[in-house]
Amino acid sequence: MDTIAAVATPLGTGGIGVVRLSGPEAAAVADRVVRLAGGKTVAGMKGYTCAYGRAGDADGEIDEAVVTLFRAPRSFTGEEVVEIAVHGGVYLVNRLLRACVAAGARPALAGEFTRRAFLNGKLDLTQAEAVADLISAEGRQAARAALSARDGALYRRAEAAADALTGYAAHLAAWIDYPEEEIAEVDPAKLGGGLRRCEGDLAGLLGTYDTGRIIREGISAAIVGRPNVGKSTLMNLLAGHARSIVTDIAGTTRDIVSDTIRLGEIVLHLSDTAGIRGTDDPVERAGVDLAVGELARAQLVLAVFDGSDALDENDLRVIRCCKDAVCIALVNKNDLPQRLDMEVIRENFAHIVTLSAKSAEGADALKKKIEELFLLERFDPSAAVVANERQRAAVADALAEVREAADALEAGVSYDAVCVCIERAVDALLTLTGRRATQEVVDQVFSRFCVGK
Ligand SMILES: Nc1nc2c(c(=O)[nH]1)N(C=O)[C@@H](CNc1ccc(C(=O)N[C@@H](CCC(=O)O)C(=O)O)cc1)CN2
Ligand SMILES: Nc1nc2c(ncn2[C@@H]2O[C@H](COP(=O)(O)OP(=O)(O)OP(=O)(O)O)[C@@H](O)[C@H]2O)c(=O)[nH]1
Ligand SMILES: [Mg+2]
Repeated sequence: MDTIAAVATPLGTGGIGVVRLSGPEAAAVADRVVRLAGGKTVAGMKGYTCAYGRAGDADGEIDEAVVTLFRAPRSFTGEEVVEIAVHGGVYLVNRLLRACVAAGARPALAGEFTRRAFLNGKLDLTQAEAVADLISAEGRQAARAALSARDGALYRRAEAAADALTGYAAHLAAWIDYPEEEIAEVDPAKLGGGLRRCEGDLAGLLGTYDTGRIIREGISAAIVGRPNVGKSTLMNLLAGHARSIVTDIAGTTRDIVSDTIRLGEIVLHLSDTAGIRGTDDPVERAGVDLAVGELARAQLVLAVFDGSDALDENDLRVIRCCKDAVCIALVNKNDLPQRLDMEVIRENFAHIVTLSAKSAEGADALKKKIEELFLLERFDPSAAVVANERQRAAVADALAEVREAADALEAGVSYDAVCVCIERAVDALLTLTGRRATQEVVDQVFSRFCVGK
């Protein structure tokens, strides 16, 4: 492996900017770029120490610098790693990188540091993916879940399942291949129990995917309802500023107004929509069409009703549109005398919150309801979470094979066939961790990374 170099900090103005080197020549390259104070050399430094010096190139001095050394294998990549920190200016950092390249390093490819950590056995594929998830995390739970994965929560679950399954497969194979040897007889009840336990474990793991996704990516939520019920007022309340125009004229909102907000632990991608009603105005009708489309696409629909008014045919149309959606009925304007027929709302919606978008009363109840609906309260960010589509597919494959093995065993199908299923399940789990992943899988994982990571 050659020695690679990249800017490790964002390219912009900051307190410091860091160029990271990894590979057998890292210290030697650094010694060509930085002159340490007191005649010391980077090659002579102890691992996990830093030293002060001046960085320069053929044109002269670049900046003062601090050099940090990590000796192989005790580094992020498992190789010799040197970090050179200068003041965080775009010009300085770029020139420092050029100096390192002139001194013998090769510019790193996207994700190459983490790829090397994977190739050197410092982390498995799920941990490498967690590094990318840590960087892109936008909230406490997302970051916490990524850190658990970085620490190996998913890796350990996958390995434990693969180990158990490998044990079963080995026993079956030995029993099939060497019947005359003294191999303990396969006990179908015991094996079946083990396979079913493993099936339950993998099914549980697969179930973490949806919640994990909501935590990472947030929920798309459409605010719908007939005109004038207070949709835009609610939008502004949730957004915390005057995002949408509010007037007492029915048909105020036409285009979809979007904003991303944080409601406690949940990120909501909100869209405020035009009031749904029959209308001859072509502009308003276009808005109504957009609203109905948004309603159908959203993961969560907030259906707003005016509690101070009786239901009309437009409300009934909204109710019809909500039939197949995950929906919360919001009975708004509860600061006014109530005239809404709650019986109809109760018949049509499993989740109802009454509130006043104008006075903010009931906003907490709405937040609670959304958390409850998306099971976020029960989410344990320190547990293993299936964090992306690649992982989900691998766990689903493993689960299907284990289920098939258990079913085959119960149906009295040959041990050969059972063994094949178990081995396929093990394969899927080893693809998950990368212990037996194809080059394409590995490439796909690291294609998500930026240069310098
Ligand atoms: N300055 C700096 N900070 C950083 C990183 C970095 O590369 N440089 N990281 C970059 O991602 C993260 C930390 N990741 C790291 C992971 C492992 C090792 C490491 O040296 N591991 C050794 C020793 C572990 C130990 O003493 O227990 C090892 O695994 O043997 C270092 C950083 C976040 N902070
Ligand atoms: N008293 C009271 N008035 C409210 C409440 N929420 C909204 N309003 C009023 O209701 C009127 C309509 O509010 P908007 O938020 O514009 O209603 P909308 O549903 O967005 O209306 P369209 O965009 O026309 O579909 C405004 O005069 C608001 O001030 C509430 O909770 N209580
Ligand atoms: Mg509006």
